Amino acid sequence: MTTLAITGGTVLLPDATVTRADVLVDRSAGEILEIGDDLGADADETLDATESLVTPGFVNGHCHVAMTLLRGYADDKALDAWLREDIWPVEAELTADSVRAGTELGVLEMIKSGTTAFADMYFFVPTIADVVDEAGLRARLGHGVISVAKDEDEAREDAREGLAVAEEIDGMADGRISSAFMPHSLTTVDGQYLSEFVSEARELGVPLHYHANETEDEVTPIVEEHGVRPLAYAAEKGMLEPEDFIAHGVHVDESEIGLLAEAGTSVIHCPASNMKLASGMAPVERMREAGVTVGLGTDGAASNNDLSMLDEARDAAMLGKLAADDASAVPAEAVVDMLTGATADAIGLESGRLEAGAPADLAVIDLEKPHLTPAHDLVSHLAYAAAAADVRHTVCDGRVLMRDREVLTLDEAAVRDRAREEAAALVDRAES
Ligand SMILES: N[C@@H](CCSC[C@H]1O[C@@H](n2cnc3c(=O)[nH]cnc32)[C@H](O)[C@@H]1O)C(=O)O
Ligand SMILES: [Zn+2]
Repeated sequence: MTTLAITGGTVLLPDATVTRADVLVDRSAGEILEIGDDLGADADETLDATESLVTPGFVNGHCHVAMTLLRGYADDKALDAWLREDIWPVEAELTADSVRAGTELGVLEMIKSGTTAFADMYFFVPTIADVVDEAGLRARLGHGVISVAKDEDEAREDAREGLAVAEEIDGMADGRISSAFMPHSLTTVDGQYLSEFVSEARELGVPLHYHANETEDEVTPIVEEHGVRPLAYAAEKGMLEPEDFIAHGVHVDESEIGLLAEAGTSVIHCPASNMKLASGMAPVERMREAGVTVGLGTDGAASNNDLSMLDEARDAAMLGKLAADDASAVPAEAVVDMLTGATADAIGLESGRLEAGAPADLAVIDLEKPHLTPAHDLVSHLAYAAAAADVRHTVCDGRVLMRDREVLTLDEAAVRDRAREEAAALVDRAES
């Protein structure tokens, strides 16, 4: 066994209290061995955490990571027009190389902002898995299945690819990679394919992840066609199980919140994307009160426009209060849970908590900053004041991915160069 010690810091514990302690990690098992005093002396590797907060690595519950290539390409539009007029035409020109470049850029940004695990729906998933493996992160990945604008053969082929990918990548990278079956949404995948393929996903034993109730425009056609609310329709299709997690859940009514609570299906709240596309305000406080596990995600960088979970946490708190018309709604402690353990639970990972036996996924935040002074309450600082650039070190599965802001698993300058080149070539292809 070789060990890593994170020494001299203040550690955020699962009960949302903080304590002065060292963290000792078994690097080979990728697990936390102990949290306590003076654990650094015999460690094989040490990370300095003085004047710093050691937190669980942040968990991004919903992303399209390679969309970093489209950051700033099309802004200031509502979801449906944005997807159909701007995003989908460019995505039609994606290649494995462009997805590799966009994913490298995205995971670089994640590591630099303290994220150690994420869930992702996109194209060329084996390529994404490859990058995640090399970069050292943890992820639950899936191929986004769409049937609109496809004939029956193409739609079936897309769904089959979704299943095949889920089977192929599950357990890769020493188990750091897991998978899910990911129909894009309840309106972009026709009901006949949901009926056909959801049961096959169950046989594979993988969870489902899909966009649901993101905009009013997604609710109305389902109510008109099927006579029930979208999540009642999802339940009829067998798509609300405890391991499943939906993205957004903005326009959910009380009956749907009840369905989620009863089924144990989680919701990934994406406040920045919801605000930017003017999709609406998710009833986060009401869902939490009903016992729904609410996690947090950035969505793709083209609708955010960054992948920082600390930004997302602050947005979740702010928007949650506004939505509830109550300043005590979505308090700091809830937001910090959404940043870490709640999202890990939602997407079915063991990380998100610093305790003996847990995965050694953590971030170290530099507190020697004007905007983090004084430190009355570190949970408050994490929810409201800390920013991506305050992250000093990032560790996933016991491996140091970033030390003193230097990313060790990716060549940052080369990743930026490749992303610039691939983004330019992609847009050229789409616009020529
Ligand atoms: N195989 C599918 C790919 C779907 S990947 C997932 C898709 O979700 C899109 N996307 C990104 N953000 C959002 C959002 O907020 N709501 C719905 N879709 C989104 C993204 O651009 C991508 O096209 C196909 O043939 O088109
Ligand atoms: Zn999305």
